[in-house]
Amino acid sequence: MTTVQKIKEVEDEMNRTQKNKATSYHLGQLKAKLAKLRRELINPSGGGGGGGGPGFDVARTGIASVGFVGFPSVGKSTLMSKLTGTHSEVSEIEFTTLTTVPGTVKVHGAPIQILDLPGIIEGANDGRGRGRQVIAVARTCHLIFIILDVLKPLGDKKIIEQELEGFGIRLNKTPPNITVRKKDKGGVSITNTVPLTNIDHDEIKAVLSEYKMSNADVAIRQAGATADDLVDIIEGNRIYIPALYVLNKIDAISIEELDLLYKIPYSVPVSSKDWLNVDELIEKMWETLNLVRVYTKPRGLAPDYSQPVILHRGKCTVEDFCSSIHKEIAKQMKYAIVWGASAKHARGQKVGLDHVLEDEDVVHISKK
Ligand SMILES: Nc1nc2c(ncn2[C@@H]2O[C@H](COP(=O)(O)OP(=O)(O)OP(=O)(O)O)[C@@H](O)[C@H]2O)c(=O)[nH]1
Ligand SMILES: [K+]
Ligand SMILES: [Mg+2]
Repeated sequence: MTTVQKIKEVEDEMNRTQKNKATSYHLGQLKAKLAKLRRELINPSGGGGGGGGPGFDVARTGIASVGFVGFPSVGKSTLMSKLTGTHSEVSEIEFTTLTTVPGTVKVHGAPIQILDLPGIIEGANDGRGRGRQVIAVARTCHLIFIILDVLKPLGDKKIIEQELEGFGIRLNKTPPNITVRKKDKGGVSITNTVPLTNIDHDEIKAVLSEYKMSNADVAIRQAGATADDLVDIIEGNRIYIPALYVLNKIDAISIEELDLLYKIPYSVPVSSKDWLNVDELIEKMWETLNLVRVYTKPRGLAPDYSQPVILHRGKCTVEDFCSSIHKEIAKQMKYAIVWGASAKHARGQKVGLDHVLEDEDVVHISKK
């Protein structure tokens, strides 16, 4: 039996099994089994098939990358071409785009790389079509645009999400607050700082036993944690990426239908063809990328607002700022003066390398 067939078999059994007290051990086992099988698809032992492969993994430029994922002919290339000014073939025929097509769009002074990708179909992460290569590229992006055609069934959204999830991508999620520590003896002990509403001790033990962890301390600090969250922590190779749902072709629907679309979380309705609401999409993209612009102020001169240094939130200390200009600057710095949201006073604050900067701060580096 192939891995794909084995996965199908476990999924069928899960669907047949009702969740209750008597079945939770069994369900826990099945969830762990499924994750282990899926891992074989993400990293095939025979090599090949896992990574982007030739032609798929393009050179990365700019400060962040956005990957376009969706079924064929939803309008990925139309949007990418107009957004970046880079040509990517458009046609009503499915599977027009056959490989990664990169382009760049500048937003608030930051060059953002846009990756137009081939369309994927259901079963993509099991190796159908070029789906695996497409999803492998998506795994490396800072943001995923899931492009949907509003004229197609909304169930398509769920299918695309499942394809990405099956490949270890977690969308608009943070890593579950669960720790699992292996030990030499003493069996399994479970502590929880929140009530266990979606997982019970049997399920936890079943998951651990499936991973041959008979001695371990498990601490659950996440409300609503599930067996899938526990599996994610044990598997460890999950990638947490923000996603926006781009609901394309709104030129072809009524205002009433459009109102309903606005209720979908993380979504932006647009028409790539008629350039409707694309400005809102660009603004949402900017917010979701969570970038920090920092302006440099040389001694005695006004800040240079034309060329911000762009940093990623969570990696935006004065030291990160220095390193992104030149690797020697941090060593030469005596202190920095910061103006803006991260500074305590309007007249500026003297800070060191570990000071965390905010968007649109102005920084002066004073050298030794
Ligand atoms: N009405 C309407 N049609 C659109 C819109 N955007 C794209 N299209 C049409 O949809 C068809 C497919 O567009 P593409 O940009 O090639 O779609 P794609 O997702 O890149 O397709 P593949 O590369 O084959 O996966 C073309 O006929 C486009 O003209 C839109 O906003 N409104
Ligand atoms: K197409
Ligand atoms: Mg295309």
